[in-house]
Amino acid sequence: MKIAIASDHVGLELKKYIIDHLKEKGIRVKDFGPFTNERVDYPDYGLIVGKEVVKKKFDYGILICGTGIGISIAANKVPGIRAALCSDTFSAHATREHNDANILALGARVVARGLALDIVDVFLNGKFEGGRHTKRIKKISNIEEEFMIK
Ligand SMILES: O=C(CO)[C@H](O)[C@H](O)COP(=O)(O)O
Repeated sequence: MKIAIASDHVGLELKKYIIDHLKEKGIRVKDFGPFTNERVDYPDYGLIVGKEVVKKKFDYGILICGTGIGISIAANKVPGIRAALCSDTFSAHATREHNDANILALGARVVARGLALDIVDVFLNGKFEGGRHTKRIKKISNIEEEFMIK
């Protein structure tokens, strides 16, 4: 499994913690920055990881900002991205099973480190159920197509 990860300045420390955790589990992870705690703009990093995931260069993305909200909003602007902001393991599980989420977003100012790792593990182990959920994912793609500039 290959993971693309990025954050903003607020998410930097939690990102490093998650990277160490993933590496310990033998999961390949590429950090798309930032690499210092200088203040940055979260949309830049949501876009980078969104593009990498949609091009299928990685299986999943992980994005972290202060709340997880801004960076998930940005990533969700990339057609084909379904970024899910999760603060609990139930949602992390459900968003893989029902929404086939391809990016997990976390709020570094919201979730404690231990919980964040549990959320990451549950998300990465989750499997899309298909069935009735497939046509709903298709309906999300249809919305993207409706607003695509031709
Ligand atoms: O949570 C965030 C976006 O949703 C950002 O991390 C937050 O807005 C950054 O704020 P600041 O520049 O004041 O550190």
